[in-house]
Amino acid sequence: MTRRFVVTGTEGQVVRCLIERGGLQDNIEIVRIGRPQLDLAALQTLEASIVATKPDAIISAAAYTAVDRAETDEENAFYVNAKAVGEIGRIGKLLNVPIVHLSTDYVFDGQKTAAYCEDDLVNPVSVYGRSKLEGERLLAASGADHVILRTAWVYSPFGRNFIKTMLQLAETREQIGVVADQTGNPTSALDIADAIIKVTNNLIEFNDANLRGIFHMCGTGETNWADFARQIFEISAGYGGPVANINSLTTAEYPTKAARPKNSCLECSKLGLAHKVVMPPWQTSTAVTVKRLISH
Ligand SMILES: NC(=O)C1=CN([C@@H]2O[C@H](COP(=O)(O)OP(=O)(O)OC[C@H]3O[C@@H](n4cnc5c(N)ncnc54)[C@H](OP(=O)(O)O)[C@@H]3O)[C@@H](O)[C@H]2O)C=CC1
Ligand SMILES: Cc1cn([C@H]2C[C@H](O)[C@@H](COP(=O)(O)OP(=O)(O)O[C@H]3O[C@@H](C)C(=O)[C@@H](O)[C@H]3O)O2)c(=O)[nH]c1=O
Ligand SMILES: [Mg+2]
Repeated sequence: MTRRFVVTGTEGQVVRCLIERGGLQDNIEIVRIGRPQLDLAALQTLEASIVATKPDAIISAAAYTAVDRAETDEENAFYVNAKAVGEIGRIGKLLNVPIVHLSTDYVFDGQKTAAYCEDDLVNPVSVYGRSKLEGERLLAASGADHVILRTAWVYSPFGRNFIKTMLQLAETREQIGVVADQTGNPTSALDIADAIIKVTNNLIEFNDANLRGIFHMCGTGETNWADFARQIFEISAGYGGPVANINSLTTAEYPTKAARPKNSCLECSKLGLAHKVVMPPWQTSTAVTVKRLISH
């Protein structure tokens, strides 16, 4: 029997990738719902829009993701990333279906020198990070059957992301300054989509507490934003795409409204052990997305 996974949002990176990857599988159907039917900024729209789709599982992928804008738009960021997630939890419990929710590496302050584990102390340094953390807490408190997947530095052929920004800047610039003192794990939304499908099926099939709770889920391997940019242009050059030289900057030399963690690498072995999901190396998946963006 076909399982219907209902995902929040319509054009987001993870939504678009779920539509693409879900379409390759016979036994699942991905249904996306977004504004105006489902508006996370309007709590009263959530129950009717989700119930109407008759989901077998809910994938909570929509969020307020503008990290800098959130600093001066705190109320909206918390409503969308926290309050609405608690309401999705209530609806999942009401319908008795599992929820797979996405969260972020920005729940950490970045002071740790090694990769963060799921039970490491959280201490977000931005409004976005605090709002996503509150979403995690409200979902857990709802009592719904759920998984929280913390991912990071997401890119894809769709929407807005760092790879697209770099390729666009290179159309008009020879030099780009990029911070080299923030370390993390670039993650392809195509890989996220494959992983979400696996994890969601596991929740439906197995009533096992070890499959529930918080999991870290990032591309394998770590880098900093400057080296990530260099890798993007190395691949782009190979396909005759745009190229630029990357100048390494310190965070102090590239001021932004929101603070970002210095180190937000996530340790992802818990996901491998419980859900048998191992994410590809970030370089391999970066090549896939750069290639698709260039051959457009
Ligand atoms: N991007 C990243 O680098 C990272 C993302 N994450 C998390 O992963 C998840 C997916 O991120 P990603 O796919 O990159 O997101 P995008 O920024 O690509 O897209 C955001 C999505 O949220 C939807 N959305 C925003 N506001 C509302 C609203 N009020 N009502 C309904 N839908 C809304 C958008 O809807 P529409 O399509 O209709 O415009 C869109 O589908 C999010 O939870 C995010 O916090 C975690 C770590 C890193
Ligand atoms: C465009 C640009 C960015 N930067 C820096 C700013 C920042 O520190 C880093 C990345 O910039 P971005 O604006 O792409 O990234 P940012 O908005 O911080 O991305 C984050 O988004 C949210 C949703 C998450 O959950 C995080 O995991 C993370 O992916 O690169 C430069 O140094 N030079 C540049 O030209
Ligand atoms: Mg999305």
